[in-house]
Amino acid sequence: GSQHRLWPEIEKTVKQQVEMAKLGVGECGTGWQLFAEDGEMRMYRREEEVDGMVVDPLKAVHVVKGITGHEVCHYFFNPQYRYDWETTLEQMTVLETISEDSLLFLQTHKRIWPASQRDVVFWSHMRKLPDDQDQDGPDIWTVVNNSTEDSEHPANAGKCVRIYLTVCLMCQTRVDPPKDGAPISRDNVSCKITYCSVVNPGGWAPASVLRAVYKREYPKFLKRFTAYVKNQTKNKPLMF
Ligand SMILES: CCCc1ccc(-c2ccc(S(=O)(=O)CCO)cc2)cc1[C@H]1C[C@H]1c1ccccn1
Repeated sequence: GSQHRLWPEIEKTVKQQVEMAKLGVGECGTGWQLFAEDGEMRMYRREEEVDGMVVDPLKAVHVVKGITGHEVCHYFFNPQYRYDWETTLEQMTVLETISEDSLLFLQTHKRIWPASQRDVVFWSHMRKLPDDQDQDGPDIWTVVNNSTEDSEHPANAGKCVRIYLTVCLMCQTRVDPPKDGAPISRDNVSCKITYCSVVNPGGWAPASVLRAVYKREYPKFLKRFTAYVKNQTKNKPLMF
């Protein structure tokens, strides 16, 4: 709830991340380079290093027919589905239920040779927001994941190198109602997904290895995740 110690940080970070997700990549000179394309999916990155470590910000935009923003966020946020779509996940633990729309996670990811194995502690918050660019359109749904400390799980205490990340999944639903006034079906909806992530690998890992991993894993992740949502929702009523 709003009294939780993390609540102020959650509020601030969600607003900040949604505003950044809304910024296009089109503005020339913003340094975004297109590195992967697949149908409607476009993936961009900026090459950035912090203390000699690759932290390349990533921004992906994808348009998927037949699903809504609420559904995309529902399957991204809820832990019970994560092992179905997150292929690099080795272990996931919910450390704390902050509120019904905010969870604290510990995750260990599969080791990427030759780098050491990584783990991450992050809060995850799901929220519906009015779409200020389309007042009478459907709301925006978002999930923001942001690294945080947890006294029970100090960084680098075990075999894993602790990574730090900020992730924003922002979803804008589009409804094209049928001409004949029939009820809205999945054929009349689509979702514009903006996925932004910055991952600090926490400890040294070869830049070439990390960039190759991101180039391979991010397109695979977004394609697999959105296909998963389509498959999970195809015979279910629409969730707006
Ligand atoms: C050295 C860094 C290793 C590494 C640590 C962490 C992550 C990672 C963690 C969380 C999230 S998420 O979007 O919050 C979904 C919840 O799991 C995405 C990515 C990715 C990689 C690397 C393994 C690569 C990768 C990249 C993209 C997607 C999946 N995996």
